Amino acid sequence: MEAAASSKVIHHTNHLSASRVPISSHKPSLSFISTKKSRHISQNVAIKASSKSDNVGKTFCTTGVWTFDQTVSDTPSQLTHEKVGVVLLNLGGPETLHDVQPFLFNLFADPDIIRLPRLFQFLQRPLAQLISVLRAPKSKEGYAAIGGGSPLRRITNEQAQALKTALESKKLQANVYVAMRYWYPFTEEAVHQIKKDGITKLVVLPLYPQYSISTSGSSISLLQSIFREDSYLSRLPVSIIKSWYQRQGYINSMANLIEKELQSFSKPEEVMIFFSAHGVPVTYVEDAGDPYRDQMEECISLIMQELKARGIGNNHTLAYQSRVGPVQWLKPYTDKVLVELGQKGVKNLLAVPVSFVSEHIETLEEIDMEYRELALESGIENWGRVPALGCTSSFISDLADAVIEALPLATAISPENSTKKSMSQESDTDIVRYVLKLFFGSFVAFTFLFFPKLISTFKNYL
Ligand SMILES: C=CC1=C(C)c2cc3[nH]c(cc4nc(cc5[nH]c(cc1n2)c(C)c5CCC(=O)O)C(CCC(=O)O)=C4C)c(C)c3C=C
Ligand SMILES: [Fe+2]
Repeated sequence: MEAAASSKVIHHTNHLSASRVPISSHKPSLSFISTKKSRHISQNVAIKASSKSDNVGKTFCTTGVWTFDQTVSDTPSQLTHEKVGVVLLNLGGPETLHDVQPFLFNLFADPDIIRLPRLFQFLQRPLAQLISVLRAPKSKEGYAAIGGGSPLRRITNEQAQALKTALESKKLQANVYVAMRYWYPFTEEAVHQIKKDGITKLVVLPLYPQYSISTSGSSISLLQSIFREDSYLSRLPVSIIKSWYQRQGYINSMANLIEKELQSFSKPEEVMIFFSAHGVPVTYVEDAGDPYRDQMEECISLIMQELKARGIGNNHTLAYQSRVGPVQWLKPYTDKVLVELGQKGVKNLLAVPVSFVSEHIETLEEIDMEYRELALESGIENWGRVPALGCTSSFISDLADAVIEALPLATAISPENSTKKSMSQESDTDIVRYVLKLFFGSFVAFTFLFFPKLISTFKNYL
């Protein structure tokens, strides 16, 4: 855990270092599936299998990450002796323009964001430094346009408070923690507080409806590595909600927002509903088995079914935004589709951000400013945008239900297997690293210039 914390750029003074607390009496009761590859593959299999059945209203729990003892069945009233915690996983965002470059460094230093070939992983941090410095001016412009920083910390704190209140109204007392991946409050700080508070059951809830290796996957991996290293945390019963895009409460809440926003057009039935999702590089889906695109398509189809059931039969389309650099990201691209729709004579368009549940730079700057302007220039006359869910009460209430449903499935990580495995992996990695550094260390610049795959990975983030 300390290693994870120290590998980040930390500016503020409010970062807490981890401290050890007494080992709890929980018995380890499950197996832990440790390799990254198997995690991604089994996630994909789980999604594919369940999408055949009626999965509306259910939540995908931790298939392939932590396994559960499915026979346990606590209800809120049986949990009075427990100290329940819920940890909300989110991305984090720079709070001032000064934070932008170190925030970008943390993002690009994440091996789930820049996926270097194994041989080149020792270049992760130098590359992150280089890319973050080069990208910072462009990112700063975006953050300056939305008031000088990201609203993510404030909104996530509000969601945490709203979730706590919703859980209380459903008779579950719980502490709700915010764990950001790339900025304050960092995951390590949340974990420190969870230990300090003596939490005895934990639900992990990523604030991304759909699972991607680059978002929920990355945050969950970090939590796993912290928990594995710690005798208390590795015995703590934990339940992870990996994705929840198919829950009926979420689908209804999205449909409510769309239905309401359609009324602001003079001819609501003529409006094109334009879902705009954050993209990922296409290799994530096609090579690494990221279920993100499948989940996104299923999510859109469920929202449209719900609207249809309400008598709303508008045309709709899905496109992907926010690509970085020239490599292929998921298609079609939002900017291209907007231009095409304008050329085809679409006059009324309602943009629906669908991969994230709070306002952030990509809704406030990219959609509301850049895409709006592009759409109007392309012939679209009436533009609208659905707000992010934020603290919408039906949505928060559904998240509370998801937590309550996940709680009985909580079970501890088995530290033994995973620790042994990671230790032997580590010593292999050390030898490989040593040899690599010895032979290639002084030729980094040469290597960088002459390996095309590395160059394309690098270009991807500028
Ligand atoms: C589902 C949501 C998201 C996915 C998938 C995702 C993948 C992804 N993102 C980058 C690079 C950047 N993302 C940045 C900001 C950012 N990303 C998300 C969400 C997803 N990212 C959010 C909510 C935010 C904004 C946070 C905020 O401050 O409001 C940035 C920084 C901004 C910028 O410079 O554009 C970068 C860079 C990659 C490479 C990636 C998949 C591999
Ligand atoms: Fe992003």
